[in-house]
Amino acid sequence: MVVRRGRRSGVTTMVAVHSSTLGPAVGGCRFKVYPRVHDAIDDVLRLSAAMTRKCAVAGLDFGGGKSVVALDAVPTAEQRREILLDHADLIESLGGAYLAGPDVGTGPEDMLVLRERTPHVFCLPQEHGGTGSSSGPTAVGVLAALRAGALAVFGDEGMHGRKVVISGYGSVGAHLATDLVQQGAEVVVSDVDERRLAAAREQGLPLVRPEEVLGIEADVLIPAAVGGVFGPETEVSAPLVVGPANNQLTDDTVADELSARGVLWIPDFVASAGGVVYTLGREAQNLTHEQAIARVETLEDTTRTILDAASANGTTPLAEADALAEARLTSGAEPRTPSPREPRTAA
Ligand SMILES: NC(=O)c1ccc[n+]([C@@H]2O[C@H](COP(=O)([O-])OP(=O)(O)OC[C@H]3O[C@@H](n4cnc5c(N)ncnc54)[C@H](O)[C@@H]3O)[C@@H](O)[C@H]2O)c1
Repeated sequence: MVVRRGRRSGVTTMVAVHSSTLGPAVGGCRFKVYPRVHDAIDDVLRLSAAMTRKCAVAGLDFGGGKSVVALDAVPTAEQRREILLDHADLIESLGGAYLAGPDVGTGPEDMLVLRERTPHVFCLPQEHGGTGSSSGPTAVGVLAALRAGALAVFGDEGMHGRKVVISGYGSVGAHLATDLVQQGAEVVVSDVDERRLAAAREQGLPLVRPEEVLGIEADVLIPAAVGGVFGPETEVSAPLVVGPANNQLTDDTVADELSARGVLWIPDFVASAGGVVYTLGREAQNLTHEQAIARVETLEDTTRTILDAASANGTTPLAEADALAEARLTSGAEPRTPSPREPRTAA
């Protein structure tokens, strides 16, 4: 891990490379206000470890990394650019060991700024040769994992007539809501941002307050907002939990407690892998849109394999997903490392 104070901005930014066993480390760049730099360090370490598991389980030849811009206040537009250029210098100094994409607080336009100083960036805007926002493919992956989960819990993967609560009506949450409504689900959403609530109202979606999300009677709960949602004492009403938010559990033992209470929790690093599978498929492996989406859809089979193993072995999906990741990381297979290449114009 490298932590550096930017020479232009004076802001501390950091990169963690958790694993390069399967290939160069990939992960998003988080741009966020933290109470203390130590909180940012905790975040970058935990998130980079989650990326290792995500890439390994999804069959990607990439390792886990993450970068964080540890803000103490929201910057102006000019400061933001200087901070990003400083951060790009840090990424460049690692010589390709870490490839950055968007994460909470950053988007494809910010990747364009990073690109001014380093080629080790993905998810540029489509008009600049990248694949842009990965939230659509991430939602496709969540829906694939949801089908496997629904089959396990309800004996039927169909969502027609099922009540689904989506916590976080952001980019991924909105994609999920639209798709699930189309499938005939009764979708209820929650958010803390008034603008997002207004957008949900415009779509005719019923709203629920954030503090009610866990207790509401529903078939499925989709955490699509922030991490750390489930702790040792958290009661969850829905029998199936699957969503894109990273690091949903306060620690791994919570998976056992959820399981003991009859809640099927699909590991976040499995359910949220669609974005990275799609983006790297397109940008590093030259897949077409259709081929990359087909690869995202295979997360349904991966999830089913994990759930079947958990059921057969009397373990949790987290234990089985970890075992799958570990098997890949220790298989000794020569990683097929696709070299990062110049972005090309998306079809
Ligand atoms: N976008 C992707 O491709 C992708 C990929 C993997 C993982 N994820 C993770 O999935 C989650 C959602 O991603 P996104 O791109 O939609 O982010 P986003 O920022 O667009 O949306 C998150 C939404 O959650 C809301 N929110 C914040 N705190 C909340 C709370 N306590 N209760 C309810 N709502 C709350 C925010 O107001 C926002 O509207 C994030 O945790 C992200 O790290 C996203």
